[in-house]
Amino acid sequence: MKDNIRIIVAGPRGKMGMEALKMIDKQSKFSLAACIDRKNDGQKVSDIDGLPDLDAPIYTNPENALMETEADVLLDLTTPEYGYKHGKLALEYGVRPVIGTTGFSQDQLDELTRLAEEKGIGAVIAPNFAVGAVLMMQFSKWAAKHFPDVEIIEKHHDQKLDAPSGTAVKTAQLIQEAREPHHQGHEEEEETLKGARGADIDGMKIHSMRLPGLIAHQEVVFGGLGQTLTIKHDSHHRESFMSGVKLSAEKVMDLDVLVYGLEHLLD
Ligand SMILES: NC(=O)C1=CN([C@@H]2O[C@H](COP(=O)(O)OP(=O)(O)OC[C@H]3O[C@@H](n4cnc5c(N)ncnc54)[C@H](OP(=O)(O)O)[C@@H]3O)[C@@H](O)[C@H]2O)C=CC1
Ligand SMILES: O=C(O)C1=N[C@H](C(=O)O)C[C@H](O)C1
Repeated sequence: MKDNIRIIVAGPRGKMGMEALKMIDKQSKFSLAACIDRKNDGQKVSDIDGLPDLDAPIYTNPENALMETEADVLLDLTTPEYGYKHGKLALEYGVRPVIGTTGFSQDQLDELTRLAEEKGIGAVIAPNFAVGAVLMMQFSKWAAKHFPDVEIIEKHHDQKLDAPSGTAVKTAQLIQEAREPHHQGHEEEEETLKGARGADIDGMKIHSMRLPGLIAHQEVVFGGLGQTLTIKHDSHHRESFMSGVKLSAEKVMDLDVLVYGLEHLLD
């Protein structure tokens, strides 16, 4: 493995971006090549209040960051619109994207997957970097073989842009892979207040809660005859995501395709 992986962070002033900068600062095998920020062009990271004392340049133009800094990895923690743009640009410039940003459409995921394959460049898109959340999703996939009736309740802080969460969508997709085709509930059900039953993926309902005081939480509730099974994960601090970010930035160096989900990188 390369002993110095040079990382560009897009979204350094965000909640996840700041946590990622602290993690990069602590890892001897990583160095911060640059940041992509929509403010502070030409400044250093160390010039910005609240950011670690790192001597890396800030660019508002992502192409300049990709051209001028000899980076290996672009870590994107921004918004769906910019995460997609940054992912595409990184692949075009031969820099491996590691994307934690959520809220992409299936078409956007397909396009990034296609581009990575065409260029033969590794990429990771992980809707959740917390190992506990990945296990929660895998346990849910397993449970769905035995309990095909399931609803997902995801709870996040009230500044989150996208709903449902990327984790909830990925959980529903994994359950879809595992359970037999199945109709939940009954035909006569009627919503007397629109939205009361939540969003729907393949008959699975997803309920999204947004409140101050929350970080990132999910319960997957299975129902069977005379019993329920609840699989639950809580991120109490954004540190919970950093071991997954670190693993992704290391493993992406050995990939030549895009992988969607941290489960593909864990032993
Ligand atoms: N995969 C995972 O494990 C996790 C994923 N996430 C996802 O990561 C993303 C970021 O989350 P979070 O940190 O909480 O969000 P924040 O809103 O705290 O941070 C997003 C940052 O992106 C910046 N930004 C927006 N547009 C651009 C742009 N064009 N160029 C550079 N920076 C830009 C914003 O800048 P400004 O301040 O100027 O608006 C902001 O600082 C979300 O999609 C979230 O769902 C979050 C947690 C875990
Ligand atoms: O926005 C967040 O905070 C989170 N977003 C990701 C998601 O949409 O699943 C991961 C985690 O839940 C935190």
